Order: sequence, then structure tokens, then C-alpha cells
Amino acid sequence: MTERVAIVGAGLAGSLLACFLARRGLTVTLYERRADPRVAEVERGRSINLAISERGLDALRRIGLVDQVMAGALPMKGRMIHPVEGPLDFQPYSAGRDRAINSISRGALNNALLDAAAEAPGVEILFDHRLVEFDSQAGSLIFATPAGKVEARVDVVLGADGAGSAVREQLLADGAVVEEVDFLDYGYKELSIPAVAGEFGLDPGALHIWPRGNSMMIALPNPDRSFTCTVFWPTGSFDALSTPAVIEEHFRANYPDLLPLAPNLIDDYLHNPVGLLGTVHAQPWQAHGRTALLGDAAHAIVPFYGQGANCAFEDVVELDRCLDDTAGAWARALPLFEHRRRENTEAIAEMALANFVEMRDKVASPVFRLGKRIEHGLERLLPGRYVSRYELVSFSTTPYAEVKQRVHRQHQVLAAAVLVGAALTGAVARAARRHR
Ligand SMILES: Cc1cc2nc3c(=O)[nH]c(=O)nc-3n(C[C@H](O)[C@H](O)[C@H](O)COP(=O)(O)OP(=O)(O)OC[C@H]3O[C@@H](n4cnc5c(N)ncnc54)[C@H](O)[C@@H]3O)c2cc1C
Ligand SMILES: NC(=O)C1=CN([C@@H]2O[C@H](COP(=O)(O)OP(=O)(O)OC[C@H]3O[C@@H](n4cnc5c(N)ncnc54)[C@H](OP(=O)(O)O)[C@@H]3O)[C@@H](O)[C@H]2O)C=CC1
Ligand SMILES: Nc1ccccc1C(=O)C[C@H](N)C(=O)O
Repeated sequence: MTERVAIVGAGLAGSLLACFLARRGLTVTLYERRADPRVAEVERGRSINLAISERGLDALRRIGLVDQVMAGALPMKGRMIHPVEGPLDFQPYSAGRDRAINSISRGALNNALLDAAAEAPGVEILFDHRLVEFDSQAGSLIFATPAGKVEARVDVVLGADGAGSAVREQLLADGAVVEEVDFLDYGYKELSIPAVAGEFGLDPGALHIWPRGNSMMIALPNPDRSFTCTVFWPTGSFDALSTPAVIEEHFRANYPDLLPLAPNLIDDYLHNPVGLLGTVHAQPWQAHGRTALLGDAAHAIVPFYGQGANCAFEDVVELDRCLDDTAGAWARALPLFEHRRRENTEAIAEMALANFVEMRDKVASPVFRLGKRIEHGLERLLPGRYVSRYELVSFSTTPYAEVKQRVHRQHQVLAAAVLVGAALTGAVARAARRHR
């Protein structure tokens, strides 16, 4: 008998997973609480575009979607730093200056994945189905739908229902999972920079950053030549700006070059929601050999490396690999998946937090800029032997935990080389003085 698989959540991970499982000949039902986004109106103010890099592209390549998705992508080759005063500063992401992360519309990416899932044999997608109850032992799910509650009984349940996962919540209530959610004392709000006379208001080849020490704003380009800006501010500071005059004054003082580019600033600010940011640590990710969490439901991270979706896509690739390696036996594949992925997701969670400090503060410093130039110089001098963290995270599929270890080793070797160099220089100088 073919196993019946339910995926809860038709977001990025869930719809990609449906495509992968369909290739295995499985019967999959994808349940999504929202209406079909391909026909329904999308609400305003939630992360509109995403930086997709090698890990995400690798997953899309495997299901033949990469060309379609990349056709709408805008490559960003580096960071463009906007100081309060003075000229902009472009900082390339890679030593060769040619590699780029890609600004992609979240909606278009999700829709492309939903189309691919809908066309895949054996996949059914049910929208307007919100998971409200789940008995993980019995494999029974209850969904609230516009027509009332419906029940489904399946063999395998995969929770791809995002950071506030209902599947995780139910496993938590049953004592099958423990969790710790570290909320950041920061929130985010999206603002927009429309196209100016049909052209981009800023350079579309960069990810723009306004580093302000304790907070920051970023902007990513969209195919319609607009930019989506996101401010990341301490939670309490959003409400402090409550009138149009105060909002305008704050942006004039801190982000002066935004004002002429953002005619809808006040309206965006007053009407777009403040989103929460946090890291989810859940353990274990699987229960009873037939239920597992993946993507944000298992390990949501803060967005500052632009890796959450990339990491969720990598989960899907790894889960598929685990099914290969266990001849499709879910009871063995799910623990194996957790075993292989956990240390990697913990590593990117840590690196994502560290990248916030880099983006909001360090990028503005001349010492940081010099360090980056030296690092890129080393990468050119020692190709393949010295590779920066950014390169390994964004432009390779090296497991995140290995990235951390490798960068640590490189820094140790470098520190030792600097010490030896300094000692040798000192010895040579002393010998020269003795010979004088
Ligand atoms: C501001 C911001 C910027 C980001 N930028 C980037 C970036 O540049 N690059 C990047 O890689 N990542 C980025 N991320 C992270 C990325 O958005 C997430 O990691 C990614 O969306 C996770 O995918 P997912 O499928 O696990 O969850 P989601 O995309 O959240 O999908 C979950 C789905 O489950 C559905 N669902 C939820 N509850 C239920 C329920 N009870 N029943 C049925 N369905 C349900 C939801 O409606 C949704 O469709 C960013 C995140 C934020 C907050
Ligand atoms: N909850 C958690 O454990 C964690 C959350 N976060 C982050 O916090 C933020 C908020 O999370 P959380 O509150 O759990 O969940 P959601 O972001 O899913 O929900 C927040 C609110 O937004 C609404 N909403 C969400 N998606 C849509 C949509 N597509 N269309 C219309 N309305 C929508 C929800 O409505 P409705 O009630 O109808 O669903 C709800 O009122 C997210 O950005 C998440 O990344 C980070 C780490 C942990
Ligand atoms: N997409 C994002 C969303 C929010 C915050 C950062 C990003 C980034 O992509 C940052 C980029 N990786 C950087 O290091 O410059």
C-alpha cells in the first residue's frame, strides 16, 4: 500500500517538499491555512523579497525550476553602505567581485513552487485548511476550513508550517517535543521605494544597508524597479514614532537619503505591521517515526544572513537524501534527517545572529573594510585554501557546521602565521642590529 503523506504548510519548504516527494511516487496532500496565493490578494508588509543563494538554487536545480526562478532574480554583488553623511561605499561579497546573492520575490517563488507541486503526479493541495488539532500517535489531523472542521488520517505528517508551527505546538502539548524560542528585542517593518520614472531609485546591483550602530535599514530591489526597505529597530522604538511629523523627522535625521525616494514613507510606516524576530530551538524534530518538523517550524532563525529559506530548502534536499539512504523507510529516515541537519541549523542560527552585528555596526568601520580587503586578497592569493565565511555560506553548499569549523581553523592558521611573521621580522631586525 502506498503511504499517505500530509505536509502541513504550503510555504517555501512545504511546496518544495511536495515536489521532491512526488518524484518518489508518494501520495502527498499539502494543507495550507491561507487561500491560494496564486488567485488571492497577498497582505501588505510581510517580507516581500528574499535573498536566495547557492543552497536555495541547488535545491531548485534538482527539480528543474532554477531557470524559471532566476529569470525574475536581481543579482546583488555586494553591500552598498549608506552613511548618514558622505559618499556611498560598495563592499563586494566575493573576492572575484562576480558572485552575487539574488533578490527574488517571495510570492513569485512560492507560486512557482505551488505550480510545480500542483502539476506533480500524486500531489493534492488543499488551501483554506488550517491545522487546529493533531494526534501524532494516531496520525489524525483536524483542519478548520470555511465549510467547517475536516479530519484526515495519514501515515506520515511533515510540519512545514513556519516559525509559529501548529504541528510543533501540538507535539509540545503532547510532551513529544521541547522548545526554546529566543525572541530578539528587535522588530522589523517594511517600507517601499517606488520606481522613479520607470527606473530604479538606487543601484539594483547591491543590497543596500544603512548601518546605524544599534539598528539598521536595508533595501533589496524588485523586478518592477522598486525597492523593499526593511528597518530593524529595537522593539520599543516603533511606537515612539506616532505622528507623521515625528516619523519624518526621525528619517530626516537618520536616513536622510531615503526621504526623496520614499513618497509613501508615512503611510507605509503607519500601516505596515511590526514583525517579530527570533530563533526556535526545538528537540527532537521527529516523533513516533512518522512525524517530523522541517524548515522554520523546526529551526526558525533571525533573517540577518539571508539564509532561512535557503536552509529550509537544504532541509528538503537532505530529507530526500535520507529517504534514499534508508530505502524510503520513514521511521529510519526521520531520525537520520535530524541527526544530519541539527548541528548545521544550529551553526547558521549562530552565524545569523553574528551577521546582525556585522551589518548594523561593523560595516561602517574603516577597520572592517580593511579586514575585508585583506580577506579577499588572501582568497585570491590562496585560491581554494583560504575561503571566507561569506563565500562558504552564500556561494557553496558546504554544510554550515563545517563552514564554522573551517573558518575557525583558517583564523587560527592566520593568527599563527602573523605571530611567526612578527617573530621572524623581530629576529631579522635584531640580527641586523648585531651586525652593524
Ligand atoms: C524579514 C525577513 C526577511 C527574510 N529574508 C530572507 C532572505 O532574504 N533569504 C532567506 O533565505 N530567508 C529569509 N527569511 C527567512 C524565510 O522567510 C524563512 O526561513 C522561510 O520562509 C521558511 O520557510 P518555511 O516554508 O519553513 O515557512 P513559511 O515560509 O513561513 O511557510 C509556512 C506555511 O505554513 C502555513 N501554515 C502556518 N500554520 C499553518 C496551519 N496551522 N495549518 C496549515 N498551514 C499553516 C503558512 O500559511 C505558510 O504558508 C526572512 C525572514 C524574515 C522574517
Ligand atoms: N511564533 C514563534 O514561535 C516564532 C515566530 N517568529 C517570527 O515571528 C513572526 C510572527 O510569528 P507568529 O505570530 O507565530 O505567526 P505569523 O506570522 O504566522 O502570524 C502573525 C499574524 O499575522 C497573520 N498572518 C500570518 N501570515 C499571514 C498571511 N499570509 N496572510 C494574512 N495574515 C497572515 C496571522 O493571522 P492568523 O492568526 O489568521 O494566522 C497573525 O495574526 C514571524 O515573522 C516569525 O518569523 C520567530 C521565531 C519564533
Ligand atoms: N536577505 C536579508 C534579509 C534581512 C537581513 C539581511 C539579509 C541579507 O541577505 C544580508 C546579506 N547576506 C549580507 O550579509 O549582506
